Amino acid sequence: MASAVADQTISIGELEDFCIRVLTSLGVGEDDARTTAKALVTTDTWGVYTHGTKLLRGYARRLRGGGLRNNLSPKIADEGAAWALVDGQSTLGQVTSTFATEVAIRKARQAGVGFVTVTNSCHFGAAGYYAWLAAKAGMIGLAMANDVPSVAAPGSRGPVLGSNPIAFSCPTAAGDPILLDMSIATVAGGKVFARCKRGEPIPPGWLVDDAGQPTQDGTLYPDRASLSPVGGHKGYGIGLLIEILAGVLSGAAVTKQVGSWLFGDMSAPTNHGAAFLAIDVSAIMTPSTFYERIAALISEIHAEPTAEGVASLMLPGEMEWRNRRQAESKGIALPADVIDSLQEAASESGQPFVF
Ligand SMILES: NC(=O)c1ccc[n+]([C@@H]2O[C@H](COP(=O)([O-])OP(=O)(O)OC[C@H]3O[C@@H](n4cnc5c(N)ncnc54)[C@H](O)[C@@H]3O)[C@@H](O)[C@H]2O)c1
Ligand SMILES: O=C(O)C[C@H](O)C(=O)O
Repeated sequence: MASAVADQTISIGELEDFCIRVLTSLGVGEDDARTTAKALVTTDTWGVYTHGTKLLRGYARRLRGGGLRNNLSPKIADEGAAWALVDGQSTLGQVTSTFATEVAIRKARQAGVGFVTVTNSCHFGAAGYYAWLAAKAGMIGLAMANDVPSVAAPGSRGPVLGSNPIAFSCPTAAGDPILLDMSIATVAGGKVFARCKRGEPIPPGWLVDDAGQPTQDGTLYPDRASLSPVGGHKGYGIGLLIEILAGVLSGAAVTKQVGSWLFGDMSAPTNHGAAFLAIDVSAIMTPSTFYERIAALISEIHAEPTAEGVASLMLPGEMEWRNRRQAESKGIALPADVIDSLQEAASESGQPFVF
């Protein structure tokens, strides 16, 4: 039986294998199952448990319902020298987004930059995974997607935009890539669900109710409360940019037309949009000069004096890479809500999950 004992861990390989077994049992091809498993498990190793393997159960239900297709592949629908439009054909968002990122990297190698916008996708998990794939290829990567509305605009009574994740990653010569991975809300909606499930209070500033007033009642979300945009009008504005690049420009569904991947009709495609940008550093600057300049920037930030109780300023991604090393050496210590979700995915698909 699953428990939340902190020192109980599962290895990266075991968790990937479980995800692959569940997905292939639902007719997903071995390669696509592996691609999805890698994205989900990598996200868990970063400690971003809301957007890792916890999502498997919901994706499996949509595969079973037919809203996610297991017999099609993403394809390039149109392209130019430095851009492409990818049609995800309602396959798993992780498969489509990995494919689209690879196209962006290929274009960037030829043209210096590669911009790929995506239609007919589904929820893609953590944006950071795709930005990091570009950084692994020595490029600066950006990834973003729209989603079903859950975030208020300043002054609204209800959700206007999705929590529209956006991430960038920048390679460094010696250390870990910089990796900022965030929603445009104060926190992702998954964190509200996780806190409610654990019976923990919702901090101030996370939610507004359906009168547009601040609330800390997590049980109201998502039906009668919305997430607050991070930084008010600024988060809202960045969310709008993402909606334009990922939704409007791709031809995908926009705001209220985007389907919920988690709730509702499991036989309906969600038609999420996404967008990926890869910038080939070497096309613009000698890589050694770029890496020296990045190293100097990081050193300068790390050398800043800190407030009392703060050992050192962090770069985005630092915590996640620390978690990753821990997961590699000791295994992943999954939280109870993730284990519960995986147990359900296991029993619903008849695949054993031993934790
Ligand atoms: N697929 C979707 O539709 C969807 C929607 C929303 C969010 N998400 C995902 O949810 C995840 C969590 O989003 P979130 O908004 O809750 O993120 P968050 O508020 O936890 O912010 C995380 C980011 O902030 C950085 N960070 C945290 N503290 C820092 C510090 N002191 N100094 C420097 N950097 C620091 C982290 O390294 C990380 O990059 C992300 O992976 C996101 O992509 C996905
Ligand atoms: O669940 C969603 O569709 C939204 C997103 O993943 C979030 O956590 O905000």
